[in-house]
Amino acid sequence: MSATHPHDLECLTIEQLEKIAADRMDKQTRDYYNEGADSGSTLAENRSAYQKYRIRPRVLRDVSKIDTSVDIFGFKNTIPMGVAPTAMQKLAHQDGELATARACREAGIVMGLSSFSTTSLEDVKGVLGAEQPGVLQLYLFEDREESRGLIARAKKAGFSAVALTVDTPMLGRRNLEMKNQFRLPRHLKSANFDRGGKEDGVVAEEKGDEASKRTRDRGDSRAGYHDGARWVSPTGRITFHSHGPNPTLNWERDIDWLKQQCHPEMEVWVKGIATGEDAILACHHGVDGIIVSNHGGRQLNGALATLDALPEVVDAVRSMNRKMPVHVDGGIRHGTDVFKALALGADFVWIGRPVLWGLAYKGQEGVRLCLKLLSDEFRLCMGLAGVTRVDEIGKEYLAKINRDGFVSKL
Ligand SMILES: Cc1cc2nc3c(=O)[nH]c(=O)nc-3n(C[C@H](O)[C@H](O)[C@H](O)COP(=O)(O)O)c2cc1C
Ligand SMILES: CCCCCCC(=O)C(=O)O
Repeated sequence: MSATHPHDLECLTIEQLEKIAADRMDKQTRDYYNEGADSGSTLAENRSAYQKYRIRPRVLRDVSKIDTSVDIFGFKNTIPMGVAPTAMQKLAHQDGELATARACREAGIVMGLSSFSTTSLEDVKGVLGAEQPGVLQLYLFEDREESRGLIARAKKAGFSAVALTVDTPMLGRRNLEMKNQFRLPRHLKSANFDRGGKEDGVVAEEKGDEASKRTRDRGDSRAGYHDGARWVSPTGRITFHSHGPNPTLNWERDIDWLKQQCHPEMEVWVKGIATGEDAILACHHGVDGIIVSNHGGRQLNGALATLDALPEVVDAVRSMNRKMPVHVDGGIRHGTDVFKALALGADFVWIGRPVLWGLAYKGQEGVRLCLKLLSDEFRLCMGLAGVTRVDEIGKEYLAKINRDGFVSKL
């Protein structure tokens, strides 16, 4: 990941990438990708939380050989960082998820794929190949058959895990998404659910089942956009607006069901844990891993920044004496952020928007650049902090800046 490249001089930080990408996206896409829910305070705090910590570097420790790699799903990932699942990547670039998969493969980095990708899970896994792990992000639909089919396909394609998103019982209030009446353009499709022709998107509503009745009662439709009060334009297609949110999800029924569908071939992770209490429940219900996430600030505005939620989740999992991995996402824009998250107890981090900005910038090449910037920065941070292996990173490397400006060791 350290070879220099001509494009590197054009864009040397993720902040620069964000700015360049903003100019390359149409307004609908830029707003959809970049906004958070409501006032966007959680979106902003996901980033600013990292400023509350400073690194305590150690010196005179031979750092001539640094190993940034970690093991994940039996794969030697080049850095403790993966690409978070984000929907509809062809909005950013015509090659969409395939470009991301190619860049992940090139960089030796695990890829998360959204259920609502614009490329099918089979095609993405085809690019990743047998070695490179893929994680399918799952929205568990009220129509179980649809989800059962998707899980079976992921298993067959060789995904290592599913990550059930649990912070979307309802869709967060995204003002620009509403204002723009955001929807997938006609030339793109939710590729995992598109069957083509007449059968395309035939869903339970047309079969008149109970789940659909509940969906109608909630005021949702089966496709389209939100007009501020309800979902509009019932076409019968499966869209993220119509099928993503599922208010019926619960620990008892759904996690056990999911484990039955996935194990032993695929692990079951939950994405969207933000409290110690839920981390303990995740342990009790035998999930294989947790991702501390607030959906990039797109769901519950006013929720804790993920870095602030991380310590209580880590403590809770440790209190259970279970070796369950704890990952975190949200607001990670620097290699030093990766280091800080690990020092606070995360085993691994995931990045969302920066990858989309890379895609918008230059497709595969832009994602490659994004991953390289963060990887190079992380390696440098390790060296300058006096660490040569990822498992050496602990809270002794951090100090916290309190509100009053005082610095305290952790
Ligand atoms: C445009 C966009 C689409 C997303 N789509 C999904 C999705 O389909 N499923 C999901 O679980 N999370 C989704 N996320 C959330 C990401 O997986 C991740 O939690 C978040 O982006 C991390 O924060 P960051 O963007 O600050 O890195 C999406 C995020 C964005 C910005
Ligand atoms: C919460 C319903 C599904 C949304 C799918 C895309 C997504 O996660 C996003 O944040 O946007």
